[in-house]
Amino acid sequence: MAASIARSCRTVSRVKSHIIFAKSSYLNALFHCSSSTRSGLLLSLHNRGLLKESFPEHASQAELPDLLRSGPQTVYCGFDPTADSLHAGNLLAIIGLMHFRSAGHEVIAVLGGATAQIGDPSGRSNERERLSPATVEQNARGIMESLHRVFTHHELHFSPDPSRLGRLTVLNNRSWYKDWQVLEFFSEVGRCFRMGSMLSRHSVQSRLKSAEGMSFSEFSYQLFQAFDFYRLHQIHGCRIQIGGTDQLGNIMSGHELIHRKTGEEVFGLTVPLVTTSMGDKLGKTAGNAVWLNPDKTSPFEFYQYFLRLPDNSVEAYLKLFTFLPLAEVEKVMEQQRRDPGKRTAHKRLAAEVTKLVHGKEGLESAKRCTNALYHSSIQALEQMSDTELQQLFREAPFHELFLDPGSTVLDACRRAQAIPEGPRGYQMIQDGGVWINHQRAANPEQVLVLGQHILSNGLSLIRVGKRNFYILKWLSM
Ligand SMILES: N[C@@H](Cc1ccc(O)cc1)C(=O)O
Repeated sequence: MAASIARSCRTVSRVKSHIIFAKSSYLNALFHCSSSTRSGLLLSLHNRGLLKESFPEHASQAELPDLLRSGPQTVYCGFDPTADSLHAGNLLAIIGLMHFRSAGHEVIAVLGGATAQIGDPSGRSNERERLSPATVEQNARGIMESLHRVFTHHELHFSPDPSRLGRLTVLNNRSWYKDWQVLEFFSEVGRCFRMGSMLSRHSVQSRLKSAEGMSFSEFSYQLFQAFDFYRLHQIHGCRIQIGGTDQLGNIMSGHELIHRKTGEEVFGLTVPLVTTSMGDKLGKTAGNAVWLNPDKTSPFEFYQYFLRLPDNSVEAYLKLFTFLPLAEVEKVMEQQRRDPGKRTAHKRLAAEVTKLVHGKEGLESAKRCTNALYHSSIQALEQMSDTELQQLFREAPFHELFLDPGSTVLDACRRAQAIPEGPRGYQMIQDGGVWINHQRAANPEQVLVLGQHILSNGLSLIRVGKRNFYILKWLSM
């Protein structure tokens, strides 16, 4: 069976692009040793859409499957702390690492405490602002937290047998650059690089053509990432680096350095840069990033982001961002096609990714907030903890007020600035356009009633029209 699939893929490969060629090789790898999880890994990553390119192209198709079959390998991916949290766009590389870990390979996440100070020009049309060492250090703590949280949730919720997971190590590349003298570095490492190949990198070429050009620091970035790979290769036996597609040039520089210094072959794999069918970069809503740390993007907002993805992105996302077997993805998609209104696939996607990033509690909290705000659940509203309320408050304007005796529905709406001033606002309530705690409040003069307009946790949720929410928290004197 596998042989015939492989044969038919090879036939197609002669006429189509290299990705199909890659497919035939991965299928070959599977065919040679279909019983081992390790060797099936590349095929599985490929089938999920997680592999974009492999480097060096030919060697990675022939030798990499052999290498993976030969025993546990060490794989690394780096993250520069240019912000104080990772974001949804970083998730694919992390998920790539997780797949390797689940197949028993050792995984290293490198925090770029040193490289963040240089600033990677890859995929950027202008130079990053310089970050002070103190900012980078603070950011590194936030990124550490992101990594720690997602890897822990992966272990807890997505690893049937955690004892079989490969080891995870997190390193900061500052630890090996802090002792280098600049002259030593350039005379020892710099001389291993050729200007021709450094200049040929896409990140360099595109910037040289731009009006802004490129600073020497940015140009030198590839030296540092290359040296990281070399060092990890020397000390940890690391032979595979994963990164986004924009990282291919830096990975190639590492390959060149290691090859020149040791004569050994190493490999690079890139994960795709995901955009929604609307063309938005994944993890951006209206230009804002969807962060992995809950103090920046709450579990509720995170869940909502995945819930609202366009319909025609959801199948690809289920394959990329969840660990559901592909047969299960197919089942979910079938349910979705039968009854699109139920949004089964979106709900499953949002639940799986939220559980990975925010754990079971984060997912429950996201669902509670969703029920309270969008599914008219008074019970959910009443059960909300203070932090959950704060999450809701980020979605809706929030006012804390002292309750004057005799306050009316109109007073509450005015103080929440939910209705226009004057008779128009009064009329809006009378016309039935205002709900308090999910019940229509059509009498502006009605005095607020505890247990109805004001919940036991001191909360009033005002809704005007379909989606305009305002939250009042009544303080007792
Ligand atoms: N350059 C990578 C981060 C990185 C840093 C150090 C490395 O060794 C590898 C990767 C990025 O910007 O995404």
